[in-house]
Amino acid sequence: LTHPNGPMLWPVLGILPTLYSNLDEVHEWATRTLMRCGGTFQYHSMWFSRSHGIVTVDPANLEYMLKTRFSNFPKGRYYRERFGELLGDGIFNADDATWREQRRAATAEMHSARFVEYSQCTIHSLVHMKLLKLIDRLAKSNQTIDLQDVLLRFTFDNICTAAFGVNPGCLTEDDLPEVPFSRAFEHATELSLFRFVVPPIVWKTMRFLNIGSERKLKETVRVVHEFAENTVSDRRTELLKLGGLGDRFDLLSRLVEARNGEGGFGFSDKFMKDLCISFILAGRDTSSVALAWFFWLVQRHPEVEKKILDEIVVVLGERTAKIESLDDVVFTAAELNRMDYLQAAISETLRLYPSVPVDFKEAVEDDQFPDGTEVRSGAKVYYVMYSMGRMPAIWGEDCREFKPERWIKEGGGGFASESMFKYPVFNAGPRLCVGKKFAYAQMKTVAAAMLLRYEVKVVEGHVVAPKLTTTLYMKNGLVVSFRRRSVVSPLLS
Ligand code: HEM
Repeated sequence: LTHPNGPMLWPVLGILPTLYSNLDEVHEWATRTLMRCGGTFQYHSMWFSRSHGIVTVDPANLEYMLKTRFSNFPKGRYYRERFGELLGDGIFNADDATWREQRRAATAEMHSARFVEYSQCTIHSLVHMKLLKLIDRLAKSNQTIDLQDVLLRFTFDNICTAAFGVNPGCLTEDDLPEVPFSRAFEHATELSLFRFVVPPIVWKTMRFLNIGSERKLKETVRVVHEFAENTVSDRRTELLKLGGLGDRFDLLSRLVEARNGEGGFGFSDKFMKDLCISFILAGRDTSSVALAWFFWLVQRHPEVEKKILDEIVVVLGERTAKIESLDDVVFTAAELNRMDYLQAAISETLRLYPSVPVDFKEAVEDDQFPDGTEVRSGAKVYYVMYSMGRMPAIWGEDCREFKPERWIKEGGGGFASESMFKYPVFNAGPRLCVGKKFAYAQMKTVAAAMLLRYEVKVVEGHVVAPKLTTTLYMKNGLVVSFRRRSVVSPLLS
């Protein structure tokens, strides 16, 4: 049953004309419509596609779908088909047993002390040896740069190092080179996403004829897969030659070394290749776009920037050893953990600008949501993180304001976490983002290291707006300049 205040559904074409006429600001349109409907509405698409579904921001519905009735709401065939070439059976694309096995392997490894330590080292070395050196050069020569592009390069190198133990070198201290693997990955993702916006008959015919975007997709996927296959087989060879990979702590090396009960190899090459590619897709752009929005919001809210700096000064003040020079400051994991206000500012950024603004599941059987909405088998259920952060019913009347304080416990002590169904920015339930801890460590390290040393100034007149893709990029990037800070100098001996 459609909602009386829901979007206009046209004969034959369903929701499509309404959607296309609001495409420029589709996130805001969805937010307004969801508010009018009390959080949930139904839609249908063109009659011959038989595509229908539900759009919801109701936390109770989300809990029901993502946890209580998890097995009735998989990613589904629709998603898998479109990402099939690039992701194969990788964790991001898989359901049921295929998903479960990878989830188990990935969580065990990601949460192990040695991976946490290794990933911290990779983050630090990229931040201090590459990112800060590049920024320092730009600050000295008073040059501007697209910070989003720099951050995208940083996280791509970082996730490849964590997943494969290979740094593709997208970010160097004095250059932003074209890296074929990174380019191919970016194109393969965009071309896979294109399949979501054209009717299946179009892209399937193009695939059959091997023309246009489908031919390009095939070529870019080949580059990505060749890189992954070669890396997996090189690592196997290395293991056979050396008898162990004891000094390698990346995800792939751990998987290559894992053995099954009979002492043979635990995971097939395809399993490892698919898992690593999914990891790159999941961990590539999400934290960089979040950081771009963070720097933009912080510059617009000097009072927040001041509080972040005050907190950094307090944390550094607890060091017993004197700080000789700002350049030498490398934050430890324990110090970053104590930066609750920084954590709050990043969480608040993601509340308003979630890196994954919308996601969906596909219902297997007929069902009913807690708010009474009937769910028919085959329905797609979209949940809109972008709109959730802007719902007064969920976050209060000040929901559109950037207020990190809402994440600080009453009385000022410590970070107050939220229900993951009210804040599903990292997804929720059994498919909660595997990289959440990694992402926070990465974002906090970059934010603290940069803000301690530089003022980040968005170039006057630069227009900041979201891009309409499944990752919330800034459409025009974030062009900034950097100025060396002097504000924290009292800390120096
Ligand atoms: C701000 C940063 C990040 C955000 C907002 C974020 C958000 C998400 C979301 C919404 C999902 C669910 C996607 C879906 O099921 O359709 C997800 C899944 C996932 N994320 Fe993240 N992510 C972030 C960073 C990372 C990083 C850095 C990594 C890797 C180190 C990572 C690895 C994964 C993996 C492997 C999954 C799939 C989990 C599964 O399906 O069981 N994420 N993430």
